[in-house]
Amino acid sequence: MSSEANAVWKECLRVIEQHVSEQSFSTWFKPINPARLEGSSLTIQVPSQFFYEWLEDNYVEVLKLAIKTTLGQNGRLEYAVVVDRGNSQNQPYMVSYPQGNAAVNNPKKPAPMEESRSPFEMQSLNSDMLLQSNLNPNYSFNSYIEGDCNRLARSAGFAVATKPGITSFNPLMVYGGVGLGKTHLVQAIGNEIKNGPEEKFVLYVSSEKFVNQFMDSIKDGNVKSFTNFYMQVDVLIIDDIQFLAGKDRTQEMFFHIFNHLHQNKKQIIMTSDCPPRDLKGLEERLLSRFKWGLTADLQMPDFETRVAIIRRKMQSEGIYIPDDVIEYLAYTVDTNVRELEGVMISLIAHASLNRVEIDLTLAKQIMKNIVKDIETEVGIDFIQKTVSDYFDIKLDDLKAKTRKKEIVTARQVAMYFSKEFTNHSLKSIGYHFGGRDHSTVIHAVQTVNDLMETDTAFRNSVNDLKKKFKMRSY
Ligand SMILES: Nc1ncnc2c1ncn2[C@@H]1O[C@H](COP(=O)(O)OP(=O)(O)OP(=O)(O)O)[C@@H](O)[C@H]1O
Repeated sequence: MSSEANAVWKECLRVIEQHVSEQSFSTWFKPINPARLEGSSLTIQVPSQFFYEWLEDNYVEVLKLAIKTTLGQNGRLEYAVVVDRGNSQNQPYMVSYPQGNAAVNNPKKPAPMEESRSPFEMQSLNSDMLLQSNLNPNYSFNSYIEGDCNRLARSAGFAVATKPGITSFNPLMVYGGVGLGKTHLVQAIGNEIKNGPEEKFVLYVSSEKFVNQFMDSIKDGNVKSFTNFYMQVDVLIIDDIQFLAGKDRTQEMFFHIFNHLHQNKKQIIMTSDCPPRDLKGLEERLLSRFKWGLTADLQMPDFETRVAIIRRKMQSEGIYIPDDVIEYLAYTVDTNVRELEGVMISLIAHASLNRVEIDLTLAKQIMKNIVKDIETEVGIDFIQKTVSDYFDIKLDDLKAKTRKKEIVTARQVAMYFSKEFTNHSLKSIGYHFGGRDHSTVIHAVQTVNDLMETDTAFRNSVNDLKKKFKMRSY
């Protein structure tokens, strides 16, 4: 190792140290040896292909910064990878950056190195490395709002976090639609364990990354390292498992890793966009294992939970927004939490760029830009659709002559709101409900008012609906 290379790498380490945690620093940077310096190109020697990829995936920006700070704009970094025993070429080889867009190319042609270290084996992972986990610290239980939509999954997750591998929730499978908080919840479990009293190797990985790592390990002849690495994990969190569909070799590998971890009482946590029974393209033996533990779903949060999510988010950003705006957003965005957050971010950005207060007018303007066909007027059509959805009856029945009790009630409610929220005359309202006359509408309004006084459940339903219409008619 040249003393020049040594000095440059020392400088780099000084920069890196300021940008990564102490743990990451000792795990991922201390094991690196500077190999040589040629002009403004520094070659560093890393213990394995896997190690190199990890650096690339997680620390490329900080490495670039360190090299540029130390060697100037033309600074280059080259890697020398010490070959695993499994690699038939049995020689170190080199990859370098910057190439093209300063990204590191995948090593294709091994080039000999003068120096080589003893082959790195995954079994020799040190305890620092065991703490590396890919977890986002912002995803905690504290920031994960509880509601009916996620109660089971959240409490099972908490039980797992308290006793990983020991409860009967192994594996824990969390499923739900896009943007409903699967990743947040499983990472919260991971963070809780990581911050707990016992030192555990918690690893979060997306299924896509898992597949890619596996493919690369086949290509590079280090499948053994890959497997060993995953078999050492105490808590494996694997996101979007549906991505393994149709990838038979990866499924087989995952099957072995799963069995090994499960037998050794290690915790496995998975997410999926659908329940195990609907996962197509996954081997039966895997699916049956997924059902060993607990499967819990996430639903779209209800209105109150959405309000709480917005409040928490705004609080964490240190931003105040009035209650009517919060309610408006919670009512209007009922698709998923990610979209809700998107709207909040747009609102904050808009207000701060234009130096205006966040109020209902701004919120409505933003919503119009985001959801192009948003209708802000409350019309009879909208009322009819909303009421029939709410009472789970057919829209056509609402407008027809049917005399079934639940349909009559829903129809009267829709008439009542048409009178309250639109400018239509009684005659016109009657016309929209299958050509009834104005006295029928008057009777409907009277009946709804009476029922609201005597029937609590009915009153709650009407108030629920009223909120929806009020939001639109602001
Ligand atoms: N109950 C909740 N409390 C607070 N924030 C939440 C909640 N549910 C979801 N979120 C937030 O919504 C956003 C989307 O959640 P997340 O990425 O976890 O969804 P996902 O289900 O994994 O999505 P995908 O299907 O795209 O993988 C995140 O910013 C997350 O913090």
